[in-house]
Amino acid sequence: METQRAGSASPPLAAIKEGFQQAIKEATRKMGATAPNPAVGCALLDGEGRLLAVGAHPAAGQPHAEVMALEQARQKGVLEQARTALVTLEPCNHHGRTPPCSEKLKNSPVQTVWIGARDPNPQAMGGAEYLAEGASPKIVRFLADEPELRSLVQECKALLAPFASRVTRGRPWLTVKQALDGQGSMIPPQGRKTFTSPASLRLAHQLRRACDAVVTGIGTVLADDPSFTVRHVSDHEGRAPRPLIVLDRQGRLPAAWRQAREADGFHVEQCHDLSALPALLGQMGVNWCLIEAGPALLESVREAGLWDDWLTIHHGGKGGEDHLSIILREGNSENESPVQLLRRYGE
Ligand SMILES: NC(=O)C1=CN([C@@H]2O[C@H](COP(=O)(O)OP(=O)(O)OC[C@H]3O[C@@H](n4cnc5c(N)ncnc54)[C@H](OP(=O)(O)O)[C@@H]3O)[C@@H](O)[C@H]2O)C=CC1
Ligand SMILES: Nc1c(N[C@@H]2O[C@H](COP(=O)(O)O)[C@@H](O)[C@H]2O)[nH]c(=O)[nH]c1=O
Ligand SMILES: [Zn+2]
Repeated sequence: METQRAGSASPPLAAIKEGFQQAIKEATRKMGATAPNPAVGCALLDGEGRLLAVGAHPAAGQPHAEVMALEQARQKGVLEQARTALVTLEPCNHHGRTPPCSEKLKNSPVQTVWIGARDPNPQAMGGAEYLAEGASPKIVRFLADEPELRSLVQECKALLAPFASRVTRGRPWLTVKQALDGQGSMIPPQGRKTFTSPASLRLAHQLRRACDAVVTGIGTVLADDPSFTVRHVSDHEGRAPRPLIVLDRQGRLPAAWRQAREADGFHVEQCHDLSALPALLGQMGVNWCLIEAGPALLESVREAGLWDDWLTIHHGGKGGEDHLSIILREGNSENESPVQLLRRYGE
């Protein structure tokens, strides 16, 4: 679709890369606040490639990333200088909760739109074609067509993976987080609930914040009286109650635990059937789900293949630092996990 017009010099690739990184970072920090919508970022550059504005979609029903960035540029008085828009996701092309971003970009001074990933949502796709065709066409470029920017394609895909999973498979992206001590055991020392380093606990809480739901097992609830709160990082302000699902086949969930979690802002649900869980979460609009459970449920999850990436935190390594490994269930090693994005860009 690339249509390079005479006289429309493109900013250097280094500026495109830097702008995209800013957009991906902003969007990564909104993960966990946007469901059922995806986390999306947008950066605007001037003709020389200078960064003018960076926006991210804050929450469903609120403006999309493109509108956030255009509005930010307008408020700074630099909108007329905008020539290039870098969007992590193809601009939407439909009237959903908000008007189409493809139209907003068409009516802006932007000449070139770079797209990180195609929209997997059939209702919203087609923004690229709309921008490139018809009246006042824009130059539309895809990151994937630029070999030097391949790593950014992986980041945009990882950013989109939770939403893409729900839209295309009807179930969320499922991330398992498992902590192991030096002996390979998951069981904390007597009187403790966790044993990993402060940095690992921070990552665990970044994950809770970025996910739209948490799943655990009744064994963990009875053993630990866990809180599952986001305490080591600040949580998204004003977000709706986060679903907290407990796999519990015999109805052993203590009423007091449920009440305490609901008082903490969770929406607690019991689930009897692990195989029904993914669709249930999909129907709840959950894009990304964190599984924090003990060895029994994790064994069931592994057997059923109900996971997309698996974060293992090995505690007690050399130098006192934890060692982390992230495995993707499907896809090749070039692909990125959303967990890696959080490690790189999370706050
Ligand atoms: N290191 C770490 O990362 C973590 C460690 N832990 C530790 O793990 C320990 C608890 O482990 P564990 O007892 O294994 O607890 P789990 O959290 O794994 O819960 C186990 C329960 O999950 C339910 N379950 C398992 N498989 C299925 C299935 N296929 N369908 C429906 N329900 C299912 C069963 O409920 P039912 O009995 O009703 O059949 C089972 O008793 C604690 O000491 C805790 O501290 C916990 C979380 C993380
Ligand atoms: N042991 C262990 C984890 N375990 C998980 O954290 C839960 C406790 O959460 P909270 O009540 O919020 O402190 C616990 O019940 C289990 O689900 N997590 C980790 O990051 N590292 C650890 O070493
Ligand atoms: Zn949009």
